[in-house]
Amino acid sequence: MSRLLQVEHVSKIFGGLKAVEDVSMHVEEGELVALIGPNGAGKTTLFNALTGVSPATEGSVTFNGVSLDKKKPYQVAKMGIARTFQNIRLFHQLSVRENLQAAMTHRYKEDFVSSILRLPTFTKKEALVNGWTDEILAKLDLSDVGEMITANLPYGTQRRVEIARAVASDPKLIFLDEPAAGMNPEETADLTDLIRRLQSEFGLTVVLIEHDMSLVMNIAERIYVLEHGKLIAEGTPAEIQNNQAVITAYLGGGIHV
Ligand SMILES: Nc1ncnc2c1ncn2[C@@H]1O[C@H](COP(=O)(O)OP(=O)(O)OP(=O)(O)O)[C@@H](O)[C@H]1O
Repeated sequence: MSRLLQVEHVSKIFGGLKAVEDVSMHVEEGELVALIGPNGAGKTTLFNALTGVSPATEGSVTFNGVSLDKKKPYQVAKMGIARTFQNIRLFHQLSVRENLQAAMTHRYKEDFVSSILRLPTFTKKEALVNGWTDEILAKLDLSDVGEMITANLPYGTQRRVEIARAVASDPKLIFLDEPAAGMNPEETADLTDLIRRLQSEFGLTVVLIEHDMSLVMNIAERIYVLEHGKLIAEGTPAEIQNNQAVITAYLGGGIHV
């Protein structure tokens, strides 16, 4: 394994509030890591700092040996990091296929003239992009809904489309922000399987924020725990479930798996 993500002493301050304080963590290539913590602990703020959405106030982040400091979200995406959001952020009036293709634009060079004139270079590119799209739709069990308008799909399917769109950008690392939020047990079971496949079949490194502890304990290889912006624990699921600081943070009886 080689180190894919290195986070060193990252802090994020909003006015007087230290939402994230002196966090250092790392992710190895191919790992499936979870970031957990009570509401307001700073998890999404940390994701935002790592993906250029809202840069860190202090500290440094290195991805694949390259600094992410001052990188904009589109530059971060181009370097091989994709993410999903807590609230679904799809192009709701576009089809699933179009949503996926919107995420692929940095994988090929746009050429305005050849697209207007539909030159052979353009049609070749179009076939390539359609091929990539069909492959992802099939692998994520979305072929049946590829031509449907995203807004008309059930919630659990929209979440799956969001993950498919992240995969479409051809990342090395994927950040999932509460992927199981609002899902019913059946959808959560399907999602659990899908996240495992992102790692095993797609060869992706996965970092997820999740409140569903049975999902986290089921699939994470390593877990980081944030409380009030600070890391209070790191370890395997078994270690985290028995960590006194974590049990106290999840007040009143600890983590329920
Ligand atoms: N843009 C912002 N401006 C000011 N304060 C913010 C901003 N974003 C987040 N915060 C504050 O930072 C803290 C951490 O919020 P954050 O959303 O990162 O927590 P979280 O662990 O992701 O919570 P949850 O599990 O509820 O999603 C909270 O106190 C929140 O109110």
